[in-house]
Amino acid sequence: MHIQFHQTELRYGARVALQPLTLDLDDQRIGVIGLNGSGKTSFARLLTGLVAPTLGRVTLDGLDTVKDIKSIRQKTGFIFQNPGNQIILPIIRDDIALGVESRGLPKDAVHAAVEAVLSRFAIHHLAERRPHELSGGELQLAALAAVVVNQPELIVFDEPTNQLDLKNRAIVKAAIEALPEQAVVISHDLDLISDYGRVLVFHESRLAHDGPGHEAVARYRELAGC
Ligand SMILES: Nc1ncnc2c1ncn2[C@@H]1O[C@H](COP(=O)(O)OP(=O)(O)OP(=O)(O)O)[C@@H](O)[C@H]1O
Repeated sequence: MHIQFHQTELRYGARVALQPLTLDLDDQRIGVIGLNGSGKTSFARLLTGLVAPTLGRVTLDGLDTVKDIKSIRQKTGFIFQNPGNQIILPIIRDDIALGVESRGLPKDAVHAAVEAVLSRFAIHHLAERRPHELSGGELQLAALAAVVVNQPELIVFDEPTNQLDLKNRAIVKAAIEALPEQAVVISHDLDLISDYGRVLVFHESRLAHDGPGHEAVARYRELAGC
């Protein structure tokens, strides 16, 4: 999707979470890095219409994230920092089916869509399990399946490898790389985004750098002083 920020600002009361930002993005993979509190999550929430800008606007393929929120919700998916919290139903298969069912599809079509997504992420063995029985990496994949089944055009990940061991990081990294969908990935895991062609560096609520991954990581290290 063609993502545009038009002099977009976000404030929480007197606190500025994002200084006015004008930006055009249509890359398939977009990384977002920066220190804690630099504005990354605010950027992602604006992008998907989870919060409304206090000034300016955000558009995705020309759709306004406030005025056209219904279409924006259909076209975007968000994987939150703690994916366990976004799995609502007790059994993984039912949770994945929930989004498709809400589109009013017949039972057979729902079943086929769920099976397809379980195969796509190689998580058939998790289908009958409960979220608390899953590891962090498995939870990420289950949450991703529940988002992808709704056929979003853009998926936003908020720190998808947070608290994962090296093996699970590699699994989640590969799953994101293989997505045909456009993805915006917020991460403190620099290895995850360093190969991306486009990485945004936020610093003190401003966009401090916009460029290829390796260059962005170097700028981030400079800003962090390490
Ligand atoms: N709901 C809120 N109410 C008030 N201030 C907020 C709220 N959410 C974020 N902020 C503030 O906005 C600024 C940017 O926060 P944001 O969550 O976007 O940062 P971040 O880069 O995602 O941080 P982290 O890496 O710690 O997740 C911070 O100063 C933060 O304290």
